[in-house]
Amino acid sequence: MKLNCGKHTLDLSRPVVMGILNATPDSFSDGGSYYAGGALNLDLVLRRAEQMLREGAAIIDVGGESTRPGAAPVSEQEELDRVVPVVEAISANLGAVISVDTSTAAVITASAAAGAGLINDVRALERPGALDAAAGTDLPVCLMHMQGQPGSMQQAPHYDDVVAEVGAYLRERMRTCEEAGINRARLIFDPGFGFGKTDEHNLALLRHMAQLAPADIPLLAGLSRKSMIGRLLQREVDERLPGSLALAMLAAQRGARILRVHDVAATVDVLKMQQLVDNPNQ
Ligand SMILES: Cn1c(SCC(=O)Nc2ccccc2)nc2c(=O)[nH]c(N)nc21
Repeated sequence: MKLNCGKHTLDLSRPVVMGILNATPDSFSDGGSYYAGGALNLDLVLRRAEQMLREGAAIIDVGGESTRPGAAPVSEQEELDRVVPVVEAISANLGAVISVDTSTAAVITASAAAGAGLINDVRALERPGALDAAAGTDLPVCLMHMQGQPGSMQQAPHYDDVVAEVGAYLRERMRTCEEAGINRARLIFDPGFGFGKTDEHNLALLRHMAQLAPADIPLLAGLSRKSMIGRLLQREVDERLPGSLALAMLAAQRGARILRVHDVAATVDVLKMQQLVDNPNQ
């Protein structure tokens, strides 16, 4: 299973790690803020990206719009100003697959031109123009399921059958992508843990994740440090490493090929052990 990510090829025959680089001023989740003094500090960004690559990340995920419940909406220009310089700097200085976490058509187009190798859209290309913008880039696209909108999605999530409904949504988005000229070989499916789901929904999706995607479509799982770990283990965001590592391994055992995480080195070690035990001959 290989993905053509611009000038890089991503080999997904084994699970890989996507390191999170938060280019938003409120990077509460990964601690590192790159906005010392109000302006984006590209030197800090590059150092963090370099560290994650050294630790074994195969992909660096760059996002400029926080999806935290209650986060202020970001203008298109603001998102461009946050994301494009970071993509350019990493692309020019470090050889890595850069995924751009955006739902905005202009950011998709500009990021691809700046060297991004993967489009990571938590809204599965539903925003106006996003589908055509993605089609025009030739890049792989991660389609993630979200029920509702970030501001209200966690108020009362409800499904009759969460696994069936999430799977059906992703397959419907795949059909739409194919009709827009995005070949299914460019697609990644993602259940969207924590995006309009209760803990029971999240656990059911993890248990049955393999059912969500056809065999030829890789799965991405984003579980790292998320609130479900906080609630289930009663842990603050900076005490969620054990829970995050456990879920990363469980997700890899259930078919996830890309793990989106804050703690790259630890997750790389966990996945190496999982591969040695579960796939001895590879
Ligand atoms: C951009 N993005 C996000 S941001 C949410 C987050 O990390 N929250 C969070 C992080 C740390 C603590 C609490 C919450 N989650 C996903 C995901 O699950 N899949 C894909 N594809 N992209 C994603």
